[in-house]
Amino acid sequence: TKYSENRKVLRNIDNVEPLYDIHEFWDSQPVPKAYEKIDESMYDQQIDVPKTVADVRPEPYTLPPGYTWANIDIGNRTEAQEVYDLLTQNYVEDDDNMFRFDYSIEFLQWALTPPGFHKEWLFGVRGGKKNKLFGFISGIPVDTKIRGKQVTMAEINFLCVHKSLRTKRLATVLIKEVTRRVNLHDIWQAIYTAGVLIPLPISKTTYWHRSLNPKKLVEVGFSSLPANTPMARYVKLLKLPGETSVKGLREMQKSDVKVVHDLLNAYLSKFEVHLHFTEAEVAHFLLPRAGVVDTYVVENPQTKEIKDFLSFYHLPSSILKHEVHKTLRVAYCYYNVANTVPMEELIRNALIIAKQKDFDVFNALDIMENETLLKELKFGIGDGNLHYYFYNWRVPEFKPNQIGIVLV
Ligand SMILES: CCCCCCCCCCCCCC(=O)SCCNC(=O)CCNC(=O)[C@H](O)C(C)(C)COP(=O)(O)OP(=O)(O)OC[C@H]1O[C@@H](n2cnc3c(N)ncnc32)[C@H](O)[C@@H]1OP(=O)(O)O
Ligand SMILES: CNCCCN(C)c1ncc(F)c(N2CC(C(=O)NCc3cnc4ccccn34)C2)n1
Repeated sequence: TKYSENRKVLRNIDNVEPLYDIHEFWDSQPVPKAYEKIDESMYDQQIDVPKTVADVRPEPYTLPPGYTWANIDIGNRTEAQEVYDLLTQNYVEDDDNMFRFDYSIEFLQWALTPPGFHKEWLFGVRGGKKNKLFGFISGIPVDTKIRGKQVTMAEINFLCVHKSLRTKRLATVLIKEVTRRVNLHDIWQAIYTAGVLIPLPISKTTYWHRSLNPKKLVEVGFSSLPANTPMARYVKLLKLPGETSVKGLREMQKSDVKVVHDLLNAYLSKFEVHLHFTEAEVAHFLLPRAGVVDTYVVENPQTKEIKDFLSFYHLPSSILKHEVHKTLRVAYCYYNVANTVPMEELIRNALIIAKQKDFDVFNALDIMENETLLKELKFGIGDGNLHYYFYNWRVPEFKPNQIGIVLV
């Protein structure tokens, strides 16, 4: 393509560093190029030439000899265990290899079986004598709203290649195969996030952390004691009330689905980029599940009306190099709507509940309205970024507070 020709030109100027990072795979994909001229008239439309399902390659992509494609029935405990085993040993680690995400089986089953999910969008690569799972990638259908335009997409997540098979371009084959399987459903766009910088983020967001168990966080190296601050003082600084302060706060239940659905969609429509949820999706993603997701509504004691809710999901991390502590218990800020309660008080109550449930730290991105309350609630900025991406859809870069989507 002309892009790869351009790139060769960029690269062929002798002993001059290419102006832009070379991406053998991504420069061949319908994503914006780092070097292309911004043309506003090109926004809010797809990048690729329009294609139909008839144009899609009917057979799966070719794998290296000895490897085969395998659909994963994540609802089947044995197969979910195989995905868990692959991820718990080979999924995302921090830059210092001190922690690794430890998504539970129940969490994976929750995240990957929303209403209307497609079984063939959950698959991996098997190989070896025991037909072991060496790679995985997932897609679920989402209804995205971008600057007022509705675009049906696939939300891609949990891309993982076993450490023993890295840098063999297997990831690119997994990505092309999930693209093919999504295209067969006449869907041509996707949304995904990654800590790595590849062409081309639609937004660059930042991690923040609120310590709940500062002593453990310092012991395991997640946090460091601020200068001239003894541990006792640090603990005192971060102490939270033992009880919540919002009157009428209670766990969400089935009968709340309709009102939470209306509150969530109304609130999210404030953001340039957000998802539209059906009632069934709200029931699936927000009804409390032990060890997976917690949602609390605020029921006005007088009127019995519900106008606010908070939620967070559970994603522990394995602590890789500590003889005593093996798991970091982490709560992640999910969707929160505050109409009658100040957002700051609502999230403070989320922190109090998380502490009551023995979480060690509460993580949040600076998306939606979060940045307005991170400092006041004593969050510390993290050292990582989470970049949001669209596949095959061009938009201007958004500020984090224009993003209304949380990917787990
Ligand atoms: C219409 C529907 C479309 C559906 C698809 C939409 C796109 C979905 C895209 C995926 C969304 C995933 C969302 C999440 O799950 S983000 C979490 C990703 N998973 C991990 O970080 C777990 C630990 N790491 C690994 O398992 C491996 O290192 C992975 C599998 C990540 C790469 O394996 P490996 O290290 O063995 O590399 P390779 O030699 O096979 O391939 C190298 C190529 O891969 C590009 N690469 C590396 N990391 C990522 C990444 N996180 N997103 C996109 N691309 C990535 C890289 O730039 C290079 O391309 P280029 O720079 O040469 O061009
Ligand atoms: C779709 N996929 C991304 C999911 C969203 N995600 C994972 C996420 N949303 C908000 C965050 F604020 C956040 N984090 C703060 C960072 C952090 O805690 N860094 C230290 C650390 C502890 N454990 C690990 C494991 C791997 C990497 C870094 N680790 C990661 N992550």
